[in-house]
Amino acid sequence: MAKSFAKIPSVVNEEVKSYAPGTPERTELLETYKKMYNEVIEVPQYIGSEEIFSGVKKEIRPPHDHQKVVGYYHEGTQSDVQKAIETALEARKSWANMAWEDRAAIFLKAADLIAGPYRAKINAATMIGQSKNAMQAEIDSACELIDFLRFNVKFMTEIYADQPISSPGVWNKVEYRPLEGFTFAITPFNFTAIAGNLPSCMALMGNVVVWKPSDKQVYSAQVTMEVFKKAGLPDGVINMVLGDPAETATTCISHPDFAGLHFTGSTHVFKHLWKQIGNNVDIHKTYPRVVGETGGKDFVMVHKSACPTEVAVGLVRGAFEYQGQKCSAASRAYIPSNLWPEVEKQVKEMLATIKVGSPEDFSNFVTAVIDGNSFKKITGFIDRAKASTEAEIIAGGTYDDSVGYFIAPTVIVTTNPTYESMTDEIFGPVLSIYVYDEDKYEETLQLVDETSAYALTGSIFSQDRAAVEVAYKALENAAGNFYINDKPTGAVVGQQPFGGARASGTNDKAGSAMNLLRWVSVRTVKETLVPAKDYRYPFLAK
Ligand SMILES: NC(=O)c1ccc[n+]([C@@H]2O[C@H](COP(=O)([O-])OP(=O)(O)OC[C@H]3O[C@@H](n4cnc5c(N)ncnc54)[C@H](O)[C@@H]3O)[C@@H](O)[C@H]2O)c1
Ligand SMILES: N[C@@H](CCC=O)C(=O)O
Repeated sequence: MAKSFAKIPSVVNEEVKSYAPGTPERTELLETYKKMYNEVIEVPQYIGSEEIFSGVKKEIRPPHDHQKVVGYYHEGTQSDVQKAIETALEARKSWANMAWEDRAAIFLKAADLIAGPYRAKINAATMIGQSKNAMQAEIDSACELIDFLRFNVKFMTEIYADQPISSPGVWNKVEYRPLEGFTFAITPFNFTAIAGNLPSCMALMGNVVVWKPSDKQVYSAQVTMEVFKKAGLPDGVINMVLGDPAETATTCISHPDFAGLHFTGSTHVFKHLWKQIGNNVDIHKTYPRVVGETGGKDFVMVHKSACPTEVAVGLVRGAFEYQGQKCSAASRAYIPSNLWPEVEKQVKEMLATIKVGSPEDFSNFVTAVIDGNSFKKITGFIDRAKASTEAEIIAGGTYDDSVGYFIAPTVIVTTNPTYESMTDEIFGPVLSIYVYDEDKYEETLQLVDETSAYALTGSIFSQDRAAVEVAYKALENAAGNFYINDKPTGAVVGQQPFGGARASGTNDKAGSAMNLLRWVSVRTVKETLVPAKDYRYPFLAK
Protein backbone atom coordinates (compact mmCIF):
# COMPACT_ATOMS: atom_id res chain seq x y z
CA MET A 1 0.00 0.00 0.00
CA ALA A 2 1.24 3.49 -0.82
CA LYS A 3 2.26 5.65 2.13
CA SER A 4 1.22 8.87 0.45
CA PHE A 5 -1.63 10.54 -1.46
CA ALA A 6 -0.30 10.27 -4.98
CA LYS A 7 -1.21 12.92 -7.52
CA ILE A 8 -2.04 11.50 -10.94
CA PRO A 9 -0.45 12.85 -14.13
CA SER A 10 -2.45 15.78 -15.54
CA VAL A 11 -4.91 14.72 -18.20
CA VAL A 12 -5.74 16.40 -21.49
CA ASN A 13 -7.50 14.97 -24.52
CA GLU A 14 -5.22 13.06 -26.86
CA GLU A 15 -4.42 15.16 -29.91
CA VAL A 16 -5.92 13.83 -33.15
CA LYS A 17 -3.15 13.33 -35.69
CA SER A 18 -3.80 14.70 -39.18
CA TYR A 19 -2.68 11.85 -41.49
CA ALA A 20 -2.16 14.50 -44.15
CA PRO A 21 -0.04 13.50 -47.17
CA GLY A 22 3.65 13.40 -46.24
CA THR A 23 3.14 12.99 -42.49
CA PRO A 24 5.02 10.21 -40.69
CA GLU A 25 1.81 8.90 -39.12
CA ARG A 26 0.25 8.42 -42.56
CA THR A 27 3.24 6.47 -43.82
CA GLU A 28 3.34 4.29 -40.71
CA LEU A 29 -0.41 3.62 -40.74
CA LEU A 30 -0.48 2.68 -44.43
CA GLU A 31 2.50 0.36 -44.05
CA THR A 32 0.94 -1.29 -40.99
CA TYR A 33 -2.43 -1.61 -42.73
CA LYS A 34 -0.88 -3.29 -45.79
CA LYS A 35 1.22 -5.64 -43.71
CA MET A 36 -1.71 -6.69 -41.53
CA TYR A 37 -3.99 -7.01 -44.56
CA ASN A 38 -1.72 -9.65 -46.00
CA GLU A 39 -1.44 -11.68 -42.83
CA VAL A 40 -3.93 -14.18 -41.44
CA ILE A 41 -4.42 -13.74 -37.71
CA GLU A 42 -5.92 -16.11 -35.17
CA VAL A 43 -7.90 -14.59 -32.31
CA PRO A 44 -8.19 -16.75 -29.20
CA GLN A 45 -10.31 -16.34 -26.12
CA TYR A 46 -8.39 -14.90 -23.17
CA ILE A 47 -9.27 -16.62 -19.91
CA GLY A 48 -6.88 -16.07 -17.04
CA SER A 49 -3.37 -16.76 -18.28
CA GLU A 50 -4.65 -18.95 -21.10
CA GLU A 51 -5.16 -18.07 -24.74
CA ILE A 52 -7.72 -20.60 -25.87
CA PHE A 53 -7.65 -21.67 -29.52
CA SER A 54 -10.75 -23.87 -29.58
CA GLY A 55 -10.29 -24.97 -33.18
CA VAL A 56 -13.84 -23.88 -34.04
CA LYS A 57 -12.70 -21.15 -36.39
CA LYS A 58 -14.87 -18.31 -37.71
CA GLU A 59 -13.65 -16.16 -40.57
CA ILE A 60 -12.86 -12.47 -40.18
CA ARG A 61 -13.48 -10.61 -43.44
CA PRO A 62 -13.08 -6.87 -44.06
CA PRO A 63 -16.49 -5.32 -44.82
CA HIS A 64 -14.97 -3.47 -47.81
CA ASP A 65 -13.54 -6.68 -49.33
CA HIS A 66 -15.73 -9.53 -48.20
CA GLN A 67 -14.04 -12.23 -50.24
CA LYS A 68 -10.79 -11.67 -48.38
CA VAL A 69 -10.08 -13.56 -45.16
CA VAL A 70 -7.77 -11.65 -42.81
CA GLY A 71 -8.06 -14.04 -39.93
CA TYR A 72 -10.13 -16.31 -37.78
CA TYR A 73 -11.47 -16.11 -34.29
CA HIS A 74 -11.85 -19.20 -32.17
CA GLU A 75 -15.41 -19.62 -31.00
CA GLY A 76 -15.93 -20.55 -27.37
CA THR A 77 -18.43 -22.68 -25.50
CA GLN A 78 -20.49 -22.15 -22.39
CA SER A 79 -18.01 -24.15 -20.34
CA ASP A 80 -15.45 -21.52 -21.37
CA VAL A 81 -17.77 -18.83 -20.01
CA GLN A 82 -18.13 -20.76 -16.74
CA LYS A 83 -14.36 -20.99 -16.57
CA ALA A 84 -14.05 -17.26 -17.25
CA ILE A 85 -16.41 -16.53 -14.36
CA GLU A 86 -14.51 -18.79 -11.97
CA THR A 87 -11.17 -17.36 -13.11
CA ALA A 88 -12.45 -13.82 -12.61
CA LEU A 89 -13.74 -14.59 -9.12
CA GLU A 90 -10.36 -16.08 -8.21
CA ALA A 91 -8.52 -13.02 -9.59
CA ARG A 92 -10.83 -10.77 -7.57
CA LYS A 93 -9.18 -11.89 -4.33
CA SER A 94 -6.02 -9.94 -5.12
CA TRP A 95 -7.27 -7.40 -7.67
CA ALA A 96 -9.97 -5.94 -5.43
CA ASN A 97 -7.33 -5.38 -2.76
CA MET A 98 -4.67 -3.89 -4.98
CA ALA A 99 -3.84 -0.25 -4.23
CA TRP A 100 -5.61 2.16 -6.57
CA GLU A 101 -2.28 3.60 -7.70
CA ASP A 102 -1.28 0.20 -9.05
CA ARG A 103 -4.55 -0.28 -10.88
CA ALA A 104 -4.26 3.25 -12.26
CA ALA A 105 -0.68 2.71 -13.40
CA ILE A 106 -1.71 -0.31 -15.48
CA PHE A 107 -4.38 1.59 -17.39
CA LEU A 108 -2.24 4.74 -17.75
CA LYS A 109 0.42 2.52 -19.26
CA ALA A 110 -2.18 0.98 -21.60
CA ALA A 111 -3.10 4.51 -22.73
CA ASP A 112 0.51 5.37 -23.43
CA LEU A 113 1.04 2.14 -25.33
CA ILE A 114 -1.88 2.97 -27.59
CA ALA A 115 -0.71 6.56 -27.98
CA GLY A 116 2.74 5.32 -28.99
CA PRO A 117 3.83 1.88 -30.16
CA TYR A 118 0.33 0.43 -30.67
CA ARG A 119 -1.32 3.44 -32.34
CA ALA A 120 -0.83 2.32 -35.93
CA LYS A 121 -1.69 -1.28 -35.11
CA ILE A 122 -4.99 -0.56 -33.33
CA ASN A 123 -5.98 1.96 -36.01
CA ALA A 124 -5.13 -0.46 -38.82
CA ALA A 125 -7.07 -3.23 -37.08
CA THR A 126 -10.09 -0.94 -36.83
CA MET A 127 -9.77 0.05 -40.50
CA ILE A 128 -9.53 -3.58 -41.59
CA GLY A 129 -12.07 -5.21 -39.31
CA GLN A 130 -14.65 -2.43 -38.98
CA SER A 131 -13.96 -0.52 -42.21
CA LYS A 132 -13.25 2.88 -40.69
CA ASN A 133 -11.36 5.44 -42.71
CA ALA A 134 -8.06 6.59 -41.17
CA MET A 135 -9.55 9.67 -39.47
CA GLN A 136 -12.49 7.75 -38.01
CA ALA A 137 -10.12 5.05 -36.75
CA GLU A 138 -7.84 7.68 -35.22
CA ILE A 139 -10.61 9.49 -33.32
CA ASP A 140 -12.04 6.18 -32.08
CA SER A 141 -9.47 3.48 -31.51
CA ALA A 142 -6.60 5.77 -30.71
CA CYS A 143 -7.83 9.05 -29.21
CA GLU A 144 -11.14 8.10 -27.60
CA LEU A 145 -9.77 4.91 -26.08
CA ILE A 146 -6.71 6.75 -24.76
CA ASP A 147 -8.99 9.44 -23.33
CA PHE A 148 -11.23 6.88 -21.63
CA LEU A 149 -8.23 5.18 -20.03
CA ARG A 150 -6.63 8.39 -18.78
CA PHE A 151 -9.75 10.32 -17.78
CA ASN A 152 -11.18 7.34 -15.94
CA VAL A 153 -8.15 7.41 -13.65
CA LYS A 154 -8.86 11.07 -12.93
CA PHE A 155 -12.56 10.36 -12.30
CA MET A 156 -11.65 7.46 -10.01
CA THR A 157 -9.47 9.69 -7.84
CA GLU A 158 -12.21 12.34 -7.71
CA ILE A 159 -14.68 9.71 -6.56
CA TYR A 160 -12.30 8.38 -3.92
CA ALA A 161 -11.63 11.92 -2.69
CA ASP A 162 -15.33 12.58 -2.18
CA GLN A 163 -15.70 12.05 1.57
CA PRO A 164 -18.32 13.00 4.14
CA ILE A 165 -17.84 15.57 6.88
CA SER A 166 -17.07 14.51 10.43
CA SER A 167 -18.42 16.14 13.57
CA PRO A 168 -16.17 16.56 16.64
CA GLY A 169 -15.11 13.26 18.18
CA VAL A 170 -15.94 11.28 15.05
CA TRP A 171 -14.16 10.31 11.84
CA ASN A 172 -16.51 9.42 8.95
CA LYS A 173 -15.32 7.82 5.74
CA VAL A 174 -16.79 6.24 2.68
CA GLU A 175 -15.04 3.38 1.00
CA TYR A 176 -15.72 2.74 -2.70
CA ARG A 177 -15.69 -1.04 -2.82
CA PRO A 178 -15.77 -2.96 -6.10
CA LEU A 179 -19.02 -4.84 -6.65
CA GLU A 180 -19.26 -8.17 -4.87
CA GLY A 181 -19.01 -10.82 -7.55
CA PHE A 182 -18.03 -10.48 -11.21
CA THR A 183 -19.14 -7.97 -13.84
CA PHE A 184 -20.09 -8.62 -17.45
CA ALA A 185 -19.36 -6.34 -20.43
CA ILE A 186 -21.11 -6.75 -23.77
CA THR A 187 -19.83 -4.39 -26.45
CA PRO A 188 -20.88 -3.28 -29.96
CA PHE A 189 -19.01 -3.43 -33.27
CA ASN A 190 -18.88 0.24 -34.05
CA PHE A 191 -16.39 1.71 -31.56
CA THR A 192 -13.09 0.10 -30.60
CA ALA A 193 -12.97 2.69 -27.80
CA ILE A 194 -16.33 1.70 -26.33
CA ALA A 195 -15.34 -1.97 -26.52
CA GLY A 196 -12.14 -1.22 -24.62
CA ASN A 197 -13.76 1.14 -22.14
CA LEU A 198 -16.64 -0.98 -20.91
CA PRO A 199 -14.54 -3.78 -19.39
CA SER A 200 -11.56 -1.60 -18.43
CA CYS A 201 -13.48 1.06 -16.51
CA MET A 202 -15.10 -1.60 -14.35
CA ALA A 203 -11.70 -3.24 -13.81
CA LEU A 204 -10.14 0.10 -12.89
CA MET A 205 -12.64 0.40 -10.04
CA GLY A 206 -11.44 -2.96 -8.69
CA ASN A 207 -13.92 -5.25 -10.43
CA VAL A 208 -13.24 -8.43 -12.36
CA VAL A 209 -14.81 -8.83 -15.77
CA VAL A 210 -16.10 -11.27 -18.33
CA TRP A 211 -16.03 -9.39 -21.65
CA LYS A 212 -17.90 -10.49 -24.75
CA PRO A 213 -17.00 -8.26 -27.70
CA SER A 214 -19.02 -8.18 -30.91
CA ASP A 215 -17.99 -10.88 -33.38
CA LYS A 216 -17.62 -7.99 -35.86
CA GLN A 217 -14.99 -6.25 -33.74
CA VAL A 218 -12.75 -9.14 -32.69
CA TYR A 219 -9.85 -8.01 -34.87
CA SER A 220 -9.30 -4.79 -32.92
CA ALA A 221 -10.50 -6.37 -29.64
CA GLN A 222 -7.50 -8.67 -29.80
CA VAL A 223 -5.17 -5.67 -30.03
CA THR A 224 -6.90 -4.18 -26.99
CA MET A 225 -6.32 -7.38 -25.00
CA GLU A 226 -2.70 -7.44 -26.15
CA VAL A 227 -2.26 -3.88 -24.87
CA PHE A 228 -3.89 -4.65 -21.50
CA LYS A 229 -1.59 -7.63 -21.04
CA LYS A 230 1.47 -5.65 -22.07
CA ALA A 231 0.46 -2.95 -19.60
CA GLY A 232 0.60 -5.50 -16.79
CA LEU A 233 -3.07 -6.31 -16.20
CA PRO A 234 -3.05 -9.41 -14.00
CA ASP A 235 -4.44 -12.60 -15.53
CA GLY A 236 -8.12 -13.13 -14.93
CA VAL A 237 -9.10 -9.50 -14.33
CA ILE A 238 -10.56 -9.10 -17.84
CA ASN A 239 -11.47 -12.35 -19.58
CA MET A 240 -12.46 -12.12 -23.23
CA VAL A 241 -14.90 -14.81 -24.37
CA LEU A 242 -16.12 -15.46 -27.90
CA GLY A 243 -19.11 -17.73 -27.54
CA ASP A 244 -22.67 -17.41 -28.73
CA PRO A 245 -23.94 -14.01 -27.49
CA ALA A 246 -27.32 -15.07 -26.11
CA GLU A 247 -25.96 -18.21 -24.44
CA THR A 248 -23.02 -16.29 -22.98
CA ALA A 249 -25.42 -13.76 -21.51
CA THR A 250 -27.59 -16.50 -20.05
CA THR A 251 -24.60 -18.20 -18.42
CA CYS A 252 -23.40 -14.95 -16.87
CA ILE A 253 -26.75 -13.51 -15.86
CA SER A 254 -27.97 -16.72 -14.24
CA HIS A 255 -24.85 -16.99 -12.06
CA PRO A 256 -25.33 -16.15 -8.36
CA ASP A 257 -22.22 -13.93 -8.36
CA PHE A 258 -23.32 -11.84 -11.34
CA ALA A 259 -22.94 -8.28 -10.02
CA GLY A 260 -23.33 -5.97 -12.99
CA LEU A 261 -23.94 -5.63 -16.71
CA HIS A 262 -22.19 -2.95 -18.75
CA PHE A 263 -23.84 -3.06 -22.17
CA THR A 264 -23.64 -1.00 -25.32
CA GLY A 265 -25.56 -2.10 -28.37
CA SER A 266 -29.06 -2.17 -29.76
CA THR A 267 -32.17 -1.38 -27.76
CA HIS A 268 -33.97 -4.68 -28.34
CA VAL A 269 -31.00 -6.72 -27.05
CA PHE A 270 -30.71 -4.53 -23.95
CA LYS A 271 -34.43 -4.81 -23.18
CA HIS A 272 -34.17 -8.57 -23.45
CA LEU A 273 -31.16 -8.64 -21.08
CA TRP A 274 -32.90 -6.36 -18.59
CA LYS A 275 -35.87 -8.77 -18.42
CA GLN A 276 -33.53 -11.74 -18.09
CA ILE A 277 -31.76 -10.07 -15.16
CA GLY A 278 -35.10 -9.39 -13.48
CA ASN A 279 -36.09 -13.02 -13.88
CA ASN A 280 -32.96 -14.09 -12.01
CA VAL A 281 -33.39 -11.73 -9.08
CA ASP A 282 -33.89 -14.56 -6.59
CA ILE A 283 -30.65 -16.23 -7.65
CA HIS A 284 -28.32 -13.24 -7.38
CA LYS A 285 -26.43 -12.60 -4.15
CA THR A 286 -26.66 -8.87 -4.75
CA TYR A 287 -28.87 -6.63 -6.92
CA PRO A 288 -26.83 -6.33 -10.13
CA ARG A 289 -26.02 -2.90 -11.52
CA VAL A 290 -27.41 -2.54 -15.03
CA VAL A 291 -26.01 0.05 -17.38
CA GLY A 292 -27.03 0.06 -21.02
CA GLU A 293 -26.36 2.61 -23.74
CA THR A 294 -28.38 1.73 -26.79
CA GLY A 295 -29.89 2.99 -30.05
CA GLY A 296 -30.81 6.43 -31.28
CA LYS A 297 -32.79 8.36 -33.87
CA ASP A 298 -30.78 11.50 -33.59
CA PHE A 299 -32.19 14.75 -34.89
CA VAL A 300 -31.05 18.02 -36.37
CA MET A 301 -33.63 20.77 -35.86
CA VAL A 302 -33.09 23.95 -37.86
CA HIS A 303 -34.57 27.37 -37.15
CA LYS A 304 -35.31 29.79 -39.99
CA SER A 305 -32.46 32.05 -38.78
CA ALA A 306 -29.75 29.39 -39.22
CA CYS A 307 -26.81 29.64 -41.60
CA PRO A 308 -27.47 27.20 -44.51
CA THR A 309 -23.79 26.29 -44.93
CA GLU A 310 -23.37 25.46 -41.25
CA VAL A 311 -26.50 23.30 -41.45
CA ALA A 312 -25.32 21.50 -44.61
CA VAL A 313 -21.90 20.73 -43.09
CA GLY A 314 -23.52 19.53 -39.85
CA LEU A 315 -25.82 17.23 -41.82
CA VAL A 316 -23.13 15.78 -44.08
CA ARG A 317 -20.61 15.13 -41.35
CA GLY A 318 -23.19 14.19 -38.74
CA ALA A 319 -25.02 11.73 -40.98
CA PHE A 320 -22.26 10.17 -43.07
CA GLU A 321 -19.06 9.93 -41.05
CA TYR A 322 -18.38 6.23 -40.52
CA GLN A 323 -21.27 5.49 -42.90
CA GLY A 324 -23.75 6.70 -40.27
CA GLN A 325 -22.86 3.76 -38.03
CA LYS A 326 -22.70 5.86 -34.90
CA CYS A 327 -25.40 5.71 -32.29
CA SER A 328 -25.20 9.52 -32.43
CA ALA A 329 -25.45 9.89 -36.23
CA ALA A 330 -27.74 12.62 -37.57
CA SER A 331 -30.58 10.54 -38.87
CA ARG A 332 -33.59 12.86 -39.18
CA ALA A 333 -33.56 16.57 -39.92
CA TYR A 334 -36.22 19.24 -39.86
CA ILE A 335 -35.46 22.09 -42.25
CA PRO A 336 -37.56 25.29 -42.47
CA SER A 337 -39.04 26.05 -45.88
CA ASN A 338 -37.15 29.34 -46.29
CA LEU A 339 -33.75 27.60 -45.99
CA TRP A 340 -34.47 24.35 -47.78
CA PRO A 341 -33.54 25.38 -51.37
CA GLU A 342 -30.09 26.55 -50.27
CA VAL A 343 -29.50 23.68 -47.80
CA GLU A 344 -30.53 21.15 -50.45
CA LYS A 345 -28.20 22.70 -53.03
CA GLN A 346 -25.23 22.68 -50.66
CA VAL A 347 -25.84 19.18 -49.32
CA LYS A 348 -26.02 17.87 -52.89
CA GLU A 349 -22.83 19.72 -53.84
CA MET A 350 -20.96 18.33 -50.84
CA LEU A 351 -22.19 14.78 -51.40
CA ALA A 352 -21.11 14.96 -55.04
CA THR A 353 -17.52 15.32 -53.81
CA ILE A 354 -17.64 12.33 -51.44
CA LYS A 355 -15.78 9.24 -52.56
CA VAL A 356 -16.86 5.79 -51.48
CA GLY A 357 -14.43 2.86 -51.28
CA SER A 358 -11.79 1.01 -49.29
CA PRO A 359 -10.22 2.75 -46.25
CA GLU A 360 -6.82 1.90 -47.71
CA ASP A 361 -7.38 4.80 -50.12
CA PHE A 362 -7.27 7.82 -47.78
CA SER A 363 -9.31 9.92 -50.20
CA ASN A 364 -12.42 7.83 -49.47
CA PHE A 365 -14.67 9.57 -46.94
CA VAL A 366 -17.26 6.78 -46.89
CA THR A 367 -16.30 3.10 -46.75
CA ALA A 368 -18.38 -0.07 -46.33
CA VAL A 369 -21.13 -0.86 -43.84
CA ILE A 370 -20.34 -3.61 -41.37
CA ASP A 371 -21.84 -6.76 -42.95
CA GLY A 372 -24.35 -8.33 -45.30
CA ASN A 373 -27.23 -8.23 -42.81
CA SER A 374 -26.70 -4.55 -42.22
CA PHE A 375 -26.38 -3.91 -45.97
CA LYS A 376 -29.69 -5.67 -46.54
CA LYS A 377 -31.47 -3.78 -43.78
CA ILE A 378 -30.22 -0.37 -44.92
CA THR A 379 -30.87 -0.95 -48.62
CA GLY A 380 -34.36 -2.13 -47.69
CA PHE A 381 -35.08 1.38 -46.38
CA ILE A 382 -33.66 2.83 -49.60
CA ASP A 383 -35.71 0.52 -51.84
CA ARG A 384 -38.91 1.22 -49.95
CA ALA A 385 -38.26 4.96 -50.18
CA LYS A 386 -37.81 4.62 -53.94
CA ALA A 387 -41.21 2.95 -54.14
CA SER A 388 -43.01 5.27 -51.72
CA THR A 389 -45.26 8.14 -52.71
CA GLU A 390 -44.33 9.91 -49.47
CA ALA A 391 -40.57 9.85 -50.00
CA GLU A 392 -38.09 11.02 -52.60
CA ILE A 393 -34.38 10.22 -52.75
CA ILE A 394 -32.57 13.44 -53.60
CA ALA A 395 -29.00 12.13 -53.27
CA GLY A 396 -27.39 8.70 -53.32
CA GLY A 397 -29.73 5.75 -53.37
CA THR A 398 -27.19 3.47 -55.05
CA TYR A 399 -25.42 0.50 -53.52
CA ASP A 400 -23.19 -2.38 -54.53
CA ASP A 401 -22.09 -5.40 -52.51
CA SER A 402 -20.12 -7.19 -55.21
CA VAL A 403 -16.75 -6.44 -53.53
CA GLY A 404 -17.64 -4.77 -50.25
CA TYR A 405 -20.84 -3.58 -48.59
CA PHE A 406 -20.85 -0.13 -50.15
CA ILE A 407 -23.84 2.20 -49.94
CA ALA A 408 -23.72 5.75 -51.30
CA PRO A 409 -24.63 8.47 -48.79
CA THR A 410 -28.37 8.74 -49.26
CA VAL A 411 -30.79 11.57 -48.49
CA ILE A 412 -34.51 10.89 -48.34
CA VAL A 413 -36.94 13.82 -48.31
CA THR A 414 -40.36 12.89 -47.01
CA THR A 415 -43.68 14.69 -46.79
CA ASN A 416 -44.68 12.47 -43.87
CA PRO A 417 -42.88 13.34 -40.62
CA THR A 418 -43.64 9.87 -39.27
CA TYR A 419 -42.46 8.03 -42.37
CA GLU A 420 -40.48 4.91 -41.33
CA SER A 421 -37.06 6.45 -42.03
CA MET A 422 -37.95 9.38 -39.72
CA THR A 423 -38.74 7.06 -36.80
CA ASP A 424 -36.63 3.87 -37.01
CA GLU A 425 -32.93 3.54 -36.30
CA ILE A 426 -31.30 2.64 -39.65
CA PHE A 427 -27.62 2.60 -38.57
CA GLY A 428 -26.26 3.35 -42.01
CA PRO A 429 -25.58 6.25 -44.41
CA VAL A 430 -29.19 7.39 -44.76
CA LEU A 431 -30.45 10.81 -43.70
CA SER A 432 -34.15 11.64 -43.76
CA ILE A 433 -35.40 15.20 -44.08
CA TYR A 434 -38.77 16.75 -43.40
CA VAL A 435 -39.23 20.29 -44.69
CA TYR A 436 -41.53 22.24 -42.39
CA ASP A 437 -43.36 25.53 -42.74
CA GLU A 438 -40.84 28.08 -41.47
CA ASP A 439 -43.57 29.69 -39.31
CA LYS A 440 -44.40 26.41 -37.51
CA TYR A 441 -41.27 26.26 -35.35
CA GLU A 442 -42.90 25.38 -32.03
CA GLU A 443 -45.25 22.79 -33.54
CA THR A 444 -42.25 21.19 -35.25
CA LEU A 445 -40.29 21.07 -32.00
CA GLN A 446 -43.17 19.10 -30.52
CA LEU A 447 -42.99 16.77 -33.52
CA VAL A 448 -39.25 16.25 -32.96
CA ASP A 449 -39.89 15.41 -29.33
CA GLU A 450 -42.74 12.98 -29.99
CA THR A 451 -41.68 11.24 -33.21
CA SER A 452 -39.17 8.77 -31.82
CA ALA A 453 -38.93 6.45 -28.83
CA TYR A 454 -35.22 7.28 -28.56
CA ALA A 455 -33.53 10.20 -26.80
CA LEU A 456 -29.82 9.96 -27.47
CA THR A 457 -28.46 13.00 -29.33
CA GLY A 458 -29.86 15.99 -31.16
CA SER A 459 -28.95 19.46 -32.26
CA ILE A 460 -30.48 22.85 -32.92
CA PHE A 461 -29.11 25.22 -35.55
CA SER A 462 -30.19 28.84 -35.05
CA GLN A 463 -28.69 32.30 -35.05
CA ASP A 464 -31.61 33.58 -32.99
CA ARG A 465 -30.86 33.06 -29.28
CA ALA A 466 -34.50 33.18 -28.25
CA ALA A 467 -35.24 30.33 -30.68
CA VAL A 468 -32.37 28.33 -29.15
CA GLU A 469 -33.93 28.81 -25.72
CA VAL A 470 -37.33 27.63 -26.94
CA ALA A 471 -35.77 24.48 -28.41
CA TYR A 472 -33.65 23.93 -25.30
CA LYS A 473 -36.79 23.74 -23.19
CA ALA A 474 -39.06 21.94 -25.67
CA LEU A 475 -36.45 19.23 -26.30
CA GLU A 476 -35.36 18.84 -22.68
CA ASN A 477 -36.06 15.10 -22.65
CA ALA A 478 -35.48 14.37 -26.34
CA ALA A 479 -31.70 13.98 -26.12
CA GLY A 480 -29.10 13.04 -23.52
CA ASN A 481 -26.50 14.92 -25.56
CA PHE A 482 -27.80 18.22 -26.96
CA TYR A 483 -25.79 20.34 -29.37
CA ILE A 484 -26.25 23.98 -30.30
CA ASN A 485 -25.05 24.91 -33.80
CA ASP A 486 -23.13 21.68 -34.20
CA LYS A 487 -23.63 18.16 -35.55
CA PRO A 488 -25.02 15.73 -32.98
CA THR A 489 -22.00 13.40 -33.13
CA GLY A 490 -18.42 13.44 -31.93
CA ALA A 491 -18.73 13.54 -28.14
CA VAL A 492 -15.30 13.77 -26.53
CA VAL A 493 -14.39 12.09 -23.23
CA GLY A 494 -14.13 14.62 -20.42
CA GLN A 495 -15.93 17.26 -22.50
CA GLN A 496 -19.33 15.83 -23.42
CA PRO A 497 -20.22 12.91 -21.12
CA PHE A 498 -22.18 10.57 -23.39
CA GLY A 499 -25.50 8.77 -23.13
CA GLY A 500 -29.22 8.98 -23.70
CA ALA A 501 -32.48 8.24 -21.95
CA ARG A 502 -35.93 6.96 -23.01
CA ALA A 503 -35.29 3.92 -25.30
CA SER A 504 -31.67 4.99 -25.73
CA GLY A 505 -30.42 3.72 -22.42
CA THR A 506 -29.87 4.26 -18.75
CA ASN A 507 -27.96 7.51 -19.40
CA ASP A 508 -25.07 6.69 -17.11
CA LYS A 509 -22.73 8.83 -19.20
CA ALA A 510 -19.70 7.01 -20.52
CA GLY A 511 -16.59 9.09 -20.06
CA SER A 512 -17.55 10.54 -16.69
CA ALA A 513 -17.43 9.86 -12.96
CA MET A 514 -21.19 9.19 -13.11
CA ASN A 515 -20.51 5.97 -14.99
CA LEU A 516 -17.70 4.82 -12.69
CA LEU A 517 -19.95 5.32 -9.67
CA ARG A 518 -22.15 2.51 -10.96
CA TRP A 519 -19.27 0.06 -10.55
CA VAL A 520 -18.68 0.60 -6.85
CA SER A 521 -20.68 -0.20 -3.77
CA VAL A 522 -20.11 2.31 -1.01
CA ARG A 523 -19.32 1.27 2.54
CA THR A 524 -19.80 4.03 5.09
CA VAL A 525 -17.53 3.85 8.11
CA LYS A 526 -18.05 5.88 11.30
CA GLU A 527 -15.31 5.76 13.89
CA THR A 528 -15.95 7.25 17.32
CA LEU A 529 -12.70 8.51 18.75
CA VAL A 530 -13.65 8.52 22.43
CA PRO A 531 -16.75 6.32 22.93
CA ALA A 532 -19.39 7.23 25.56
CA LYS A 533 -19.15 5.55 28.94
CA ASP A 534 -22.70 6.31 30.16
CA TYR A 535 -25.95 5.44 28.33
CA ARG A 536 -27.98 8.28 29.94
CA TYR A 537 -28.87 11.61 28.25
CA PRO A 538 -27.28 14.62 29.97
CA PHE A 539 -30.62 15.67 31.54
CA LEU A 540 -30.91 12.19 33.07
CA ALA A 541 -27.45 12.30 34.56
CA LYS A 542 -27.41 11.80 38.31
N1 LIG B 1 -25.74 4.70 -26.91
C1 LIG B 1 -24.47 4.40 -27.14
O1 LIG B 1 -23.54 4.88 -26.47
C2 LIG B 1 -24.13 3.47 -28.28
C3 LIG B 1 -22.82 3.41 -28.73
C4 LIG B 1 -22.52 2.53 -29.78
C5 LIG B 1 -23.51 1.76 -30.35
N2 LIG B 1 -24.78 1.86 -29.89
C6 LIG B 1 -25.86 1.09 -30.51
O2 LIG B 1 -25.39 -0.23 -30.84
C7 LIG B 1 -26.04 -0.72 -31.99
C8 LIG B 1 -25.02 -1.14 -33.01
O3 LIG B 1 -24.11 -2.07 -32.49
P1 LIG B 1 -24.28 -3.64 -32.74
O4 LIG B 1 -24.82 -3.88 -34.11
O5 LIG B 1 -23.01 -4.26 -32.36
O6 LIG B 1 -25.41 -3.96 -31.68
P2 LIG B 1 -26.00 -5.39 -31.25
O7 LIG B 1 -27.07 -5.13 -30.26
O8 LIG B 1 -26.33 -6.22 -32.42
O9 LIG B 1 -24.76 -6.11 -30.54
C9 LIG B 1 -24.16 -5.54 -29.40
C10 LIG B 1 -23.54 -6.67 -28.58
O10 LIG B 1 -24.60 -7.48 -28.08
C11 LIG B 1 -24.34 -8.84 -28.42
N3 LIG B 1 -25.63 -9.52 -28.57
C12 LIG B 1 -26.41 -9.62 -29.66
N4 LIG B 1 -27.52 -10.33 -29.37
C13 LIG B 1 -27.44 -10.69 -28.07
C14 LIG B 1 -28.27 -11.42 -27.18
N5 LIG B 1 -29.43 -11.92 -27.58
N6 LIG B 1 -27.86 -11.55 -25.91
C15 LIG B 1 -26.70 -11.02 -25.48
N7 LIG B 1 -25.87 -10.33 -26.29
C16 LIG B 1 -26.23 -10.15 -27.56
C17 LIG B 1 -23.52 -8.75 -29.69
O11 LIG B 1 -22.82 -9.95 -29.92
C18 LIG B 1 -22.63 -7.59 -29.39
O12 LIG B 1 -21.54 -7.97 -28.61
C19 LIG B 1 -26.89 0.44 -32.48
O13 LIG B 1 -28.22 0.25 -32.08
C20 LIG B 1 -26.27 1.64 -31.83
O14 LIG B 1 -27.13 2.74 -31.71
C21 LIG B 1 -25.10 2.68 -28.87
N1 LIG C 1 -18.40 9.38 -28.95
C1 LIG C 1 -19.27 8.97 -29.98
C2 LIG C 1 -20.25 7.90 -29.53
C3 LIG C 1 -20.89 7.29 -30.71
C4 LIG C 1 -21.65 6.03 -30.47
O1 LIG C 1 -21.71 5.15 -31.34
C5 LIG C 1 -19.98 10.13 -30.65
O2 LIG C 1 -20.56 10.99 -30.00
O3 LIG C 1 -19.94 10.19 -31.87
